[in-house]
Amino acid sequence: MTTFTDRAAAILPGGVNSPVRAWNGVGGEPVPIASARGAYVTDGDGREYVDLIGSWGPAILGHAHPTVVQAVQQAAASGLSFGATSAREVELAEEIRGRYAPAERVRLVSTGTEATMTAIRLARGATGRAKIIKFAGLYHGHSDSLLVAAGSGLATSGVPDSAGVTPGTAADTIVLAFGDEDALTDAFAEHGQQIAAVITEAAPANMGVVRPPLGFNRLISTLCRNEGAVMIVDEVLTGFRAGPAGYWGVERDEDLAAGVEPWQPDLVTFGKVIGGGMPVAAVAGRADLMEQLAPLGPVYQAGTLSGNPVAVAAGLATMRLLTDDVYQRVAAASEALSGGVSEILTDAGITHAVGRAGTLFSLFWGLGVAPIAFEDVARQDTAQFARFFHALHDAGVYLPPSAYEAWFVSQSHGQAEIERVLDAVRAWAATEA
Ligand SMILES: Cc1ncc(COP(=O)(O)O)c(C=O)c1O
Ligand SMILES: N[C@H](C=O)CCC(=O)O
Repeated sequence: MTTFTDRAAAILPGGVNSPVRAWNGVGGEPVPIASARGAYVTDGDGREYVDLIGSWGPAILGHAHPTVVQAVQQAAASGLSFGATSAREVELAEEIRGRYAPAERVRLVSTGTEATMTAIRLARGATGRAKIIKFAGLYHGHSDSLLVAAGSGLATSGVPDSAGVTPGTAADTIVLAFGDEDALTDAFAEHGQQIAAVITEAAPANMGVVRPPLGFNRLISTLCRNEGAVMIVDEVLTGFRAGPAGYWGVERDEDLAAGVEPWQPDLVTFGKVIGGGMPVAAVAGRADLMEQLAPLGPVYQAGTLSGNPVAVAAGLATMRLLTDDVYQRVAAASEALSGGVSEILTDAGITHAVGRAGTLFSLFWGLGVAPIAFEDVARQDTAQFARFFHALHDAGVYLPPSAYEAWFVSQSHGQAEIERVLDAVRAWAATEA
C-alpha cells in the first residue's frame, strides 16, 4: 500500500517543502498534520498531539486564535492582494516600532530570508563594503551569503554549508565562533575597513537556544560603530517571542536595571510572530540606513506580495493581542516545562543541559553545561534525542524533530498540556535510565 510519505516523496523533494519538517535527524516517517488549535495539532488519522513546534515560532498565542482567524476572514473578504499600500501595513509597522524603538523605519517583506538578505544588501550598499561576519551555527534563512556554517536544518543534516553557493560569495562571509570575543576583535583588526556588517541572532536559537555571553552583543555593537560597519540583529525567531521587545528587549531591561546605557542594533529583522502564522517579515532599523532603500535610495528591494493585506491582518491582530499577560503565561509555561523536564532527567541520571534565552529554551543531550559555540553544541548525543523524540511522539507530544531546534510553547500551553508532556518524559526516562 502506498503510504502518505511515499506519495509526498514522489512529488515533493524529500516529501517536504522545508527540510526541517523531514525526520532526517530522528529517523522514521513524518505524519501529515491536518489541523491545529490552541496547544494541539491533529494528524490525518485524527490523533492529537501537544504541539511544541508552534509553526517554528509564530504560534505564540496558540493555533487558530479566534480573533486572528476572524481578522483574516474579514481581510480576505475585502480582497486578497492589492499591490498598493494599505492602512493595515502602516499600522503593523507602527505596532512594531511602538514595541521595538530601534525599528525607526520598517519595510515589510514575506519571509525571514528576504528580511536578512535585504539587511545584508542594505549594509553593503550603505557602507560600500563587501564582507560580512556571521557566527557558526546561527541561521539567517537561505540566501547564498548566509548559507555558510549555518544552523537549523543544515546543522541537523550535518552539512552546514549548501551546494550551489559560489566560492566567491562564501569568501565574503567571515565565520567566527559565537561568543568568541577575541576572534571578533581580531577579525575587525584584520578586515575592519572591508566589513559591511556583523549579523547575529539576538540570541541564537537555531543550534538549540543559547544565551549570549554577558556583553557579547554590546561588543558587536561597539566594534561595528567604531569601524563604520552595520550591526544586524536577526530577531526573526526571537522577535516578540523571547520577550515583549524580543531578545534585544531582554538585554535592554537588564542594562537599564543595572544603570547601563543599552546597546542598539543598526538594522533588525523580524518574521514569524509578526505574521501570526502568515507570511510576513520585516527589515527595520535606523532611519538613515533604511532610507537608502528604493524608492528613496539606491538599494533595491521589492515584492509583489509584500505587505499582503490578508497576511498583515493576521500579524496585526496577533501583535495587538500580545499583552503582558500573554508574555507572563508563555514565560510560566516555558519555565514549568523546561524546569520539569530537567528535573526528571536529573533524577534519572540523564546528562543534559537547558539552554534559555528569555522565554525560549531547548535541551542539550549528553552535555552537562549549556554550550555557547557550535563546536560544543555539535557534541550532543543526537541518538539519545532521537529515542526521546519517538517516545514522546508515541505518547502524543510533537517535538521539533531535531536536537538543534528550540521547543516552542504558547500562551495556550497550560497545566494539562505540561503534565501530559512531563508524564511522557517520566515514562521515557524510566526506560532510558
Ligand atoms: C533567526 C532566523 N532568521 C531567519 C530565518 C528565515 O526565515 P524564513 O524561514 O521565514 O525565511 C529563520 C527561520 O527560518 C530564523 O530562525
Ligand atoms: N529553524 C527554522 C527557523 O527558525 C525552522 C523553519 C524552517 O526552516 O522551515
